[in-house]
Amino acid sequence: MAGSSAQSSTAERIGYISRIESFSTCHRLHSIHLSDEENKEVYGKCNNPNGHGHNYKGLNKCVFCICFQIDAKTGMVMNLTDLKKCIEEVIMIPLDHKNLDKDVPYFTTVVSTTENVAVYIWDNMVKVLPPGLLYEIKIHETDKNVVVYRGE
Ligand SMILES: Nc1nc2c(c(=O)[nH]1)N=C([C@H](O)[C@H](O)COP(=O)(O)OP(=O)(O)OP(=O)(O)O)CN2
Ligand SMILES: [Zn+2]
Repeated sequence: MAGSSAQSSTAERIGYISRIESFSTCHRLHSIHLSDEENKEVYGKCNNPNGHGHNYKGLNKCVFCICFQIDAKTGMVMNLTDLKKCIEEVIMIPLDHKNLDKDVPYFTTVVSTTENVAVYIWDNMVKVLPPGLLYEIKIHETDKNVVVYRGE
């Protein structure tokens, strides 16, 4: 019967929890590995020398998804309040209301596509979370453009 015997325990169950944060950034898509002409060709309007912004309508949403065993005593995969603190320190302070290319040293040599922002967020979040907990970083750069990175 569902919910009986070993199935009723949370001890061996894996849960997925997520927290969504929004951050505002501006950037310019421009690769140091391409010529100016090639950059214009590849990135079009997003190569505008003075950059462009994201998130002025609540976009640039980032979903932080954590996956782990549900603790039998606390009933939690991880305390979302602790996750909130990690996100604030590691992601919001360095990125929110920043020019990615000028304010974040990582993007001096790495083009600030959403794929690379997802990698940056992943690499910094894994440093502060217990090993194996981070499952997925999903960024909604605009209403229509969504990037997922799972550390592969
Ligand atoms: N693979 C990627 N392609 C593009 C990225 C990216 O990060 N990875 N980024 C951009 C631009 O920075 C920007 O996100 C594009 O904005 P925009 O064209 O305004 O976005 P939409 O397609 O959602 O807007 P429309 O309303 O459809 O015009 C480009 N490519
Ligand atoms: Zn952009």
